[in-house]
Amino acid sequence: MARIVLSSDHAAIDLRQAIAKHIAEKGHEVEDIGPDIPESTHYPKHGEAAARKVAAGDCDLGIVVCGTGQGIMMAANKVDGIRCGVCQDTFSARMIRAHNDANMLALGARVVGEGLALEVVDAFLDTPFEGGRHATRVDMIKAIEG
Ligand SMILES: O=C(CO)[C@H](O)[C@H](O)COP(=O)(O)O
Repeated sequence: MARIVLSSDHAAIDLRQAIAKHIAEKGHEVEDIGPDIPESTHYPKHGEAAARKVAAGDCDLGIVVCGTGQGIMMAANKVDGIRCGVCQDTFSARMIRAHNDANMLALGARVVGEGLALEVVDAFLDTPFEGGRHATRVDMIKAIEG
């Protein structure tokens, strides 16, 4: 079981909380860093906060949610050591783990419904990194970091 940090902006509080409940029921350790108040906020700070916990090793994986998933993914990927992808389908969610060794998943609460989002989360969490030739390529991504 993994330690998983969750964050979102105001557009995705309900979906984030549904994901938190779902993955806790699967037995994962959940650190939900909010926000819980539905007033307008700024996705970069929430993406960065979750990413820093993963990069520091405080959490194994992170799941971040905003309206589209795109902005919070961009913010998370600015933190060294983070490989975060937006997924709106289960195939992509499996592949970002299997081939890209992604350590964060981004979702768009205004794009996918809760049912699909939870299946995407399961696909992400249940898929291991394949290594091999993919490790060479992930190492090349890491080498781009400053
Ligand atoms: O998807 C997002 C970023 O990629 C945000 O959730 C979205 O931009 C927020 O918009 P608004 O302030 O109009 O609710």
